[in-house]
Amino acid sequence: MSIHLSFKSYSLPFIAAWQSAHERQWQRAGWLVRIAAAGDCGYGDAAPLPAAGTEAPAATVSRLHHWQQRVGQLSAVADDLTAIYAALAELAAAVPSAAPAADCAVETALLDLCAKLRGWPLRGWLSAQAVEIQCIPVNAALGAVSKQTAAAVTASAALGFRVFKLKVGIAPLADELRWLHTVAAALPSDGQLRLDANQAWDVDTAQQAIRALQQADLPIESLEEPLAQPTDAALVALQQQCDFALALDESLARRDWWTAPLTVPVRRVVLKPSALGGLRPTLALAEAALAGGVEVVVTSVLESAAGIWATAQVAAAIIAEQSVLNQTVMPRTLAQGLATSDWLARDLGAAPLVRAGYLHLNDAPGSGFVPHPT
Ligand SMILES: O=C(O)CCC(=O)C1=CC=C[C@@H](O)[C@@H]1C(=O)O
Ligand SMILES: [Mg+2]
Repeated sequence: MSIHLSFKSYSLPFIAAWQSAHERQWQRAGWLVRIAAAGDCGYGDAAPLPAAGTEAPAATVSRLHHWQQRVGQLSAVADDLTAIYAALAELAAAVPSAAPAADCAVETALLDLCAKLRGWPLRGWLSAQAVEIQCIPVNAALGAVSKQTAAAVTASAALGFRVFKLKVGIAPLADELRWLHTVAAALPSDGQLRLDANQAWDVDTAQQAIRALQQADLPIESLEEPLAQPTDAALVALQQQCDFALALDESLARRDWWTAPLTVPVRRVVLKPSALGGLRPTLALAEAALAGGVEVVVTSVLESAAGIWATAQVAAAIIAEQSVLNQTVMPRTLAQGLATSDWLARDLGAAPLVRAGYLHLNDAPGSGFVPHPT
């Protein structure tokens, strides 16, 4: 027997341009990683998105070549399981990774394979209690606030979503505030807005935005990455002015979160396994954040179903840990940013089902991802 790692590029069109303050994209490109051993195989998604804190695609592909060679070397001198565990140990030692999207894909494929060989759902490999978690509350990912209509928001609410994520920081603030009022008027009575400025604003604009949102009493659940220069001092001051949570997302990748104790100047962190080097580093960072009373939300990087299944598995593990660790700090489970598969016009396999505002996992061994026949 031997272990074989292969990867195949994919390019999946979006149904409409995905726009943030950082970028505007019409398609999602990446590599589907497959690791075959011991009569089974595991899959991972290498989906670099530099704006979200990953490496550039050229670095992803060169890192995948590295792992292809390394897995071959390991399997030449050990039995399959020993070689798989050795590769997982090398991945763990590589954190913080210089190519987190590639490392995430290889780790995911190995964990998917290990879980399948044991007959466990992948989340059970990450946390024993997580097997119980079958449903994960998710937010609607609506896109840029400028593109919303009352009808679209009503339709999304009718699907069961209660948290609606919007991109801001793209158009002038006065226009975006006007559009936010229109969206808010179309929300169900218990609906909330999750905003993401993707580092668009200077401190003055961010303060102005927060003041206007609070004065208008809009139902803001949180605001991700308000500042172009996200210094701790500026973020602490801004969070003090806010009734709602501010969140770190893409700026997290540039923090020394692995060797130093985790200090977070805002109430929430948004974790993306592709930007953090894998599912286990994401779980470790989540545990450190939760232990410090920081809220945790896991989101996709708009990757294929191979990545969404795996990201949902680690989100379930974090939710399970959270209820054990931190019941009082985290009284309710926050909506996770995993409902992005509908942005893709086609996919590499069936994405997890999203119904009534929840993503549904199953008990199938592994991540749950099954590729479409090619
Ligand atoms: O959080 C969600 O609901 C979906 C994911 C999402 O919004 C993002 C994924 C990847 C890059 C960004 O455009 C954006 C984000 O910054 O959170
Ligand atoms: Mg974000």
